[in-house]
Amino acid sequence: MQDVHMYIQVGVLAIVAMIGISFTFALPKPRHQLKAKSASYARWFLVASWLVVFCQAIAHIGYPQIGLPGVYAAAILGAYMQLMSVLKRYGTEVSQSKKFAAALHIVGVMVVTSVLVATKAPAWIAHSLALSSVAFPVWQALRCVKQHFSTESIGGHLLFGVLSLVIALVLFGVPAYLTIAPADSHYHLAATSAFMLVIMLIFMLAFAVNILQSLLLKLRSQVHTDPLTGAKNRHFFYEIAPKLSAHAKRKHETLSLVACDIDYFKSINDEHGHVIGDIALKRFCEIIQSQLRQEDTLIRMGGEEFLILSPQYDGDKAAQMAERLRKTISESVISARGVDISLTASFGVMQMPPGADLFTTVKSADQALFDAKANGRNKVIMV
Ligand SMILES: Nc1nc2c(ncn2[C@@H]2O[C@H](COP(=O)(O)OP(=O)(O)OP(=O)(O)O)[C@@H](O)[C@H]2O)c(=O)[nH]1
Repeated sequence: MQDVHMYIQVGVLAIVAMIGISFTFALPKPRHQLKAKSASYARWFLVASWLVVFCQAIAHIGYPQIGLPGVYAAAILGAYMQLMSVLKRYGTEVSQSKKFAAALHIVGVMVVTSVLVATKAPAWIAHSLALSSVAFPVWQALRCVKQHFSTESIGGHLLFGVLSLVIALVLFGVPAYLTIAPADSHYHLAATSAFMLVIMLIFMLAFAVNILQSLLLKLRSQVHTDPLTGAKNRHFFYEIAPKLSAHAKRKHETLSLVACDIDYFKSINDEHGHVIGDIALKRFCEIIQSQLRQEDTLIRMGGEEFLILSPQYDGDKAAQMAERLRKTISESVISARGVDISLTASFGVMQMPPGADLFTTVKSADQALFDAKANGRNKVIMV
């Protein structure tokens, strides 16, 4: 009967590992070469986790001198695979000497534990050696995740939580179990299976969430960015505007808007063609970006029409900034495929009135821009 339980446990863990491996193939593959390797190490982690249970079963059927060193070696191998998966996830290169040191670590523990089992040394010596050996790579993985925490990375926090849980289980949970559990090896196999099942499931979950979340962040950034100029786009404005209005109202913060439009851009296209027009647009944005503060945001609202969000600037300061931009643009010569182009731009400036929202402020800034155009272009007009 006990053998049936054993086969069921080894079989169930094999199925979970296979499902996990298929799952990693279904996840989107990152384009970054190093990051793409993360999934293969996650697969090896699942295989090593299953090997832990398999070797425990070998010990259980009467071959502890092979089974137990196998359990320890597979557990350390699993921990290193987890570390490699995390390192690759964040695009970290691992040197050959480090890989060699890890292999030496695994083989060393296997040899020492084989001797300890063969000489019938007290079990706690082999356990302590194996558990601290497993904890080391997991702790390294934890440090790597922590280094890459970003404010929006829920996936990173989840991975950090999972690795912390693994360390806690390895350093406290397993020793506590070994202290109180009866020596009967049947319990050890059941406990090992349950432990490895939990670790495999939570690691797979954290791995998937981490990959999907970074993909989502990348997609969001792409949706909000104009591919030609690299400036933010109208989608970004519609998303940020209500938040920014509410924030400015709540905190009574000053915020100014500068609407900007290139003068007679149609004639550039007509004269030199759209490709040169595109290069001119791109270069125009680079010149503007180089003059802005880090807290300012350049948004391409469409065509050759832009908006600059300037937090903490009142109307006067924003108008001074717009004047600097106007001057720099009019003095720059843009070279595109052997053609030298001179541009000018018109600007409308408006400070957001207290309690107002961004959409109405944009309308007023646009009206000021319209006046600048009507008054001869290459001008800054403040409302
Ligand atoms: N090359 C290129 N041209 C664009 C792009 N988006 C809009 N345009 C062109 O920008 C021009 C805008 O023309 P108008 O709206 O008449 O404005 P304008 O010629 O700049 O004149 P004013 O704004 O009145 O000074 C059109 O010819 C559009 O085809 C783009 O992404 N690339």
